[in-house]
Amino acid sequence: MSYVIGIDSGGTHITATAYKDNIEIATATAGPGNIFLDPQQTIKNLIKVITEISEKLSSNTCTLILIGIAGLESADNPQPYLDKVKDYFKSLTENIIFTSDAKLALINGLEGKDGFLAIAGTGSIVYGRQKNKYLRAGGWGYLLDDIGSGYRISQEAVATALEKMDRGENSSLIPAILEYFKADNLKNVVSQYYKLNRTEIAAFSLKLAQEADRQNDEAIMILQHQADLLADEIIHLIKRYSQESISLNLALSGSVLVNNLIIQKEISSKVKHAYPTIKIMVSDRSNTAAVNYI
Ligand SMILES: Nc1ncnc2c1ncn2[C@@H]1O[C@H](COP(=O)(O)OP(=O)(O)OP(=O)(O)O)[C@@H](O)[C@H]1O
Repeated sequence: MSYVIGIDSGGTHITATAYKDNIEIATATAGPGNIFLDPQQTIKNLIKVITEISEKLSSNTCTLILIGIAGLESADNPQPYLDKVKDYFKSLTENIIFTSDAKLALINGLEGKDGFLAIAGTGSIVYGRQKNKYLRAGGWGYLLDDIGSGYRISQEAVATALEKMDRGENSSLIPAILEYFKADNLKNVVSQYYKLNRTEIAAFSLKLAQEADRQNDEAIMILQHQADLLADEIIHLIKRYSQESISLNLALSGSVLVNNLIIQKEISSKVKHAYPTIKIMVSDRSNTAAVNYI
């Protein structure tokens, strides 16, 4: 029996899934897999998940490993690291393909068809594919960009509360912020904030979403603002393609876009206003790119 492995190597975790005839037959997970941020750890985690799957399926033949790695396009000379994985598993299969996590998600979300893809998880990026012309927008990391992402939502929430404090105003976000950052006042939140890493800060976006569910208007406004920014990025990416015969499919992927209905609704209404015929779908399918890969 032969199988393929699809691997989504993301900022917070790696998920590997093995398929036989489109049916999932094994999975394995490991810690972070962003090759730009930590190449050594990424390779270690990739080796762990592939080993786990190949051991589970040891009596079968692996014909393809398709790995989508976060940070691949920004990484400085990632090739030696990728070669290490290829070399390590050369007896398992010679067919190991590396691509960016965005391209992998594009194949997943649009099932190999042309269209657009927005991903927002810890970070964010927008991708387009039309007749093999790939364009991207954003994805320049948390210091420069990542609009609509968990990180930017968290950052805007803390910055808004601090700004209000400076103006002598109160913020309804303070209790949630103090609880998450384990501080007794906003000034102490600042020192905590600089001690945490990007993923830890980004995880506060989930708490903010819970505040929004409790009808906290400030939380709702922050989610809508980040959604508006991401919608603009999507609209501008679509505009960069010649408008004749482009496929107006848009897939929304990544935990923020899959789980947050306020953000989904805001992006859908803004993008549909610009492109009324666009078809928007939410894609929580991960790793099936290996099945759709040709
Ligand atoms: N309902 C929600 N509202 C807001 N943020 C959310 C929600 N659900 C999850 N998140 C945020 O999504 C982020 C994790 O997303 P995901 O699991 O897609 O990340 P990742 O694949 O590790 O990151 P990346 O795709 O950027 O490399 C966390 O920051 C979390 O706080």
